[in-house]
Amino acid sequence: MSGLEPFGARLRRAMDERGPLCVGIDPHASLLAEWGLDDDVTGLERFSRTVVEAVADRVAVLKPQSAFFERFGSRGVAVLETTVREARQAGALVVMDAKRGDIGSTMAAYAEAFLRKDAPLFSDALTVSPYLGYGSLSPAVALARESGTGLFVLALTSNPEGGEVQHAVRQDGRSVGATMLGHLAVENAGQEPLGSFGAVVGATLGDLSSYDLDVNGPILAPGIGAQGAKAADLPAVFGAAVRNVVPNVSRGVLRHGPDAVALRDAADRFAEEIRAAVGAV
Ligand SMILES: O=C(O)c1cc(=O)[nH]c(=O)n1[C@@H]1O[C@H](COP(=O)(O)O)[C@@H](O)[C@H]1O
Repeated sequence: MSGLEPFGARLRRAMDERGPLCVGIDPHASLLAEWGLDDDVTGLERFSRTVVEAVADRVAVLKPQSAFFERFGSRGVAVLETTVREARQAGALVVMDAKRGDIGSTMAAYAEAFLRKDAPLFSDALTVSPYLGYGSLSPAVALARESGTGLFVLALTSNPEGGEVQHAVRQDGRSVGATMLGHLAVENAGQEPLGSFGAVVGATLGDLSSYDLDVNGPILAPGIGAQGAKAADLPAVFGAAVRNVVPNVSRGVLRHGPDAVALRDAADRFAEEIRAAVGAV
């Protein structure tokens, strides 16, 4: 299988051209209601298409959250397929937020569902959970290398409950979260201009200077907007790694719908705040 150019290189270029903002497509039932849509497949389709049409031509990354589509069964998944295809056609990279993680042989099937070139849900990258052991992800790492796609590995998540696992300290004195970052640094070693194996690190976590965030890969940073973090926090949280940060905003943008211009303006405002905080792109 001949793959695409590596995800890390494609992402770096998109971030340089468009700025690093990732807009999440999270069709919460409450947002469907706010937009005057029914909580059904028609509402889901309308919501997702509106977001894609409003912002896919201007942001580097769109991140559909699979759960909100799976909620509607196979017809919801069909909408997800269309959403991914149309977002990619409009020039955005798509990170599928499905947070998959399983024993290695099953992980291979999850990877095929999202990262194999001819899969109906083929995406540029996939969020994955390493908490069955980082090594369990190796089939996904292998397929991502082959197909020019990427992974975002949950390292230090934005939710307060994550600490009981991720801050736990191992026998070697390193925390579990730091260990995941270490694995990613090895995965991305020597990759130019940026590796394809990213970390998920919440923008909500405050000072992370005790962690080595220099993984030579992208850092997906959710938490801006609805979870309370601000674009202006990014340099203090991420330090020198901030230039590889892909900040995600979902509800903070989506609550401005259903008007496409208002959605676009909201995305532009976050993009501008990020640019001001992080420096020129
Ligand atoms: O992997 C993620 O995207 C993710 C990781 C994490 O640590 N925290 C987190 O909020 N997310 C996702 O990022 C999005 C955040 O949405 P908002 O809080 O509405 O901006 C949701 O889709 C979450 O599932």
